[in-house]
Amino acid sequence: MKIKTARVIVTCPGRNFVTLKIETDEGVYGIGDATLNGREKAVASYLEDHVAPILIGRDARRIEDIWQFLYRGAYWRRGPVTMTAISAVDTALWDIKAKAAGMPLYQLLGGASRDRVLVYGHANGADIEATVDEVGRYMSLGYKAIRAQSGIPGVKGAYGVARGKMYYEPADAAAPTETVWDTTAYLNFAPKLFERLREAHGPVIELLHDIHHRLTPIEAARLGKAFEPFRLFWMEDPTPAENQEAFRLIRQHTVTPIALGEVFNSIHDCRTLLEEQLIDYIRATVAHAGGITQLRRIADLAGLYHVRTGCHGATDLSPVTMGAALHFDLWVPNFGIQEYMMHTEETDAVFPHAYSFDDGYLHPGEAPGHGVDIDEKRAAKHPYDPKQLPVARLTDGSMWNW
Ligand SMILES: O=C(O)C(=O)C[C@H](O)[C@H](O)CO
Ligand SMILES: [Mg+2]
Repeated sequence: MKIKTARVIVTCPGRNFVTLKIETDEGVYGIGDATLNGREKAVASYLEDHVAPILIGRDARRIEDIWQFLYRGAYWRRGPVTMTAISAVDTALWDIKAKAAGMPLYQLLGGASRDRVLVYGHANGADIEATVDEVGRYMSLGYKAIRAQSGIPGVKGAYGVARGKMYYEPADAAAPTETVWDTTAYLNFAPKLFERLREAHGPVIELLHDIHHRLTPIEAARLGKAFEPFRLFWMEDPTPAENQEAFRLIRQHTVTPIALGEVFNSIHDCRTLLEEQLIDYIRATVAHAGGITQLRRIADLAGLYHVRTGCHGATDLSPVTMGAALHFDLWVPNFGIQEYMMHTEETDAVFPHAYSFDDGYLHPGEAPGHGVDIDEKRAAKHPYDPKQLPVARLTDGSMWNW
């Protein structure tokens, strides 16, 4: 089975997506998500100019060999652009192999380890009471786990708060929107949000929170301790993770579970974190961490240290990633939870898919492959629209972490 074509499709049904479509000489094709929010064209060019030409004629069945060929052959290993490109190729090849075998991808990986995939939704509001109400609405939709993010008095553009009831879309302008961050205001505010959420919704609902890289390790330790009476399912990205050892400090002070890794693109980004059990959930994804092939390696290493998966699933990861991730989630033995930010109807029309939501869980469906396709005619109607992610500055104007 030879690779005949490898095409990059850029589309913007409300937000930008980059998709790789690999067609074989046996008529079977597969697709992979190559979207890197705010840097989409870099990956599109990496694929079109440097990868697609050297894929043509290769055996589509040799997934591992092609992974190694692209990873080692790049010489300049790792990084979000390289690994998103490799992820897209890998995902497309797994899609092809499962279709050729006439089975859903999860069966090819080893079959189902569970009946359905627990997901968490995103509730947010302009203030505490609006967020409490939104969590209640998500509970009424059947969600068993809900991320809560709120506007913070005195903080312009607090992370995770949608403008109006629209889907939360942070990449909102061609040049980065400047937001302001005030750690003291946040540290005083966040515990009050979860105290109120527990008071309003009780002790059972799983509550998650994304700190989004905003704190120093000792501040994260303080907040983790303050969260303990409210039993969070996890606090996410408490501090930037280039320095994996920094999490030893947080771990010493709090039992609030930690989730990390949506920005990781290699097993080396999380090796110390996993081997020293410095985190509880690894958020690496199919789209950015080397596809199914490397994500399996990361999950297997994590499993040795009681760390569970919690794959990233924001709306800037296309339905292709959601579909492939759900097959992975159904199979992986040390599954934790899957993030699920619903895409818009406009996006779903471009990416018809087999996965479905029911009562707080998703299932990937039984279609051969990962069960997601791209409607090229519809995709062509939505031209690329340059957008960048925001930046954050402290109140004194210093650049900070968005
Ligand atoms: O979904 C999450 O947990 C995020 O942190 C969303 C990110 O801000 C988003 O994917 C960046 O493009
Ligand atoms: Mg996050």
